[in-house]
Amino acid sequence: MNTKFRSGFISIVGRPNVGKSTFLNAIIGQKIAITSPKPQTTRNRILGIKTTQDYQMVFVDTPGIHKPKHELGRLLDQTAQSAIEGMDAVLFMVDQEKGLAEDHIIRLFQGVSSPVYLIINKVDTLKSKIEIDKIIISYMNAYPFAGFFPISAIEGTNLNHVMDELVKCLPVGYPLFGETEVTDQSDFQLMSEIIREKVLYHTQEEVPHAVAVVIEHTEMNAGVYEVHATIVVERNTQKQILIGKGGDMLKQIGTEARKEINKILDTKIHLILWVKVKKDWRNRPSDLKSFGYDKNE
Ligand SMILES: Nc1nc2c(ncn2[C@@H]2O[C@H](COP(=O)(O)OP(=O)(O)OP(=O)(O)O)[C@@H](O)[C@H]2O)c(=O)[nH]1
Repeated sequence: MNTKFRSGFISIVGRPNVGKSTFLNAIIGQKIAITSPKPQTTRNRILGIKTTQDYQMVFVDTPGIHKPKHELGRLLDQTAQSAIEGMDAVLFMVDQEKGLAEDHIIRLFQGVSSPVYLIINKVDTLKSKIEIDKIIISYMNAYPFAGFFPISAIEGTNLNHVMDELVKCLPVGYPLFGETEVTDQSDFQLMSEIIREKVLYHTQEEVPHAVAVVIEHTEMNAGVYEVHATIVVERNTQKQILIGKGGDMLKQIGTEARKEINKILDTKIHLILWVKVKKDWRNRPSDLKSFGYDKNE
């Protein structure tokens, strides 16, 4: 082994919708975390693993930090907070559209011994350099960040500079994952997340947040991978919206999810989707557990 090989953990934290998952996918070079224009897309802690000849960087993508209204929301905040401790570096991502430093988030970093970097994302939508300078100054006054990087996760701007800096934070050490591994998610998790992403893109208001996706079972049938999945919602009205007129909406979600799963898993799949109502599941610990949201600690 390269005696100077470095390995370690970097977490990505920030408010919902600032682009954490988009950044992770861009760094890893393939989609491992779903993204959407809706806040609170990410619900589980997801590892993204980047391995080169010289280093292995394990990124921890976290749910956005917000003010929780549900038991699920509380669990998501806890996940983000626990991802700040014990890292080799922390990336605190802000969205240049959202503006200036927020005390309740900055407070999370008090007492954190690892370097925390300020990442200002979405600079592609920026109108003037003065605006970005204003954001940088506001955050740098609020916390002694180890450095700052204006980036565009979508266009790939400045990502190389972030990586160059992060490598310096990693200790010398052995790789922790196989060199071809890019995530710790199982195929079942990936499939359910992709279905949930399509639901997020096609629904509005309360529906996206009320949805969980469960892969019930899979089987090989005449060379085709048959995947049976249930989309769980909280109310009958949400079920009707998801099914759509004459089943149109569910069909659309199913087609888009199938195409993407085919591509990612490189297997021909047949996706069978059901919609089920489970009242108030976001407040029930037993439901959160059975839908896979108990693995965040
Ligand atoms: N213009 C622009 N949009 C971006 C950029 N990065 C992300 N977005 C968009 O911002 C939205 C949110 O991106 P996500 O990656 O899902 O954000 P997130 O921070 O992971 O969100 P949560 O899961 O809610 O915490 C999506 O619509 C992305 O396409 C960027 O660099 N430029």
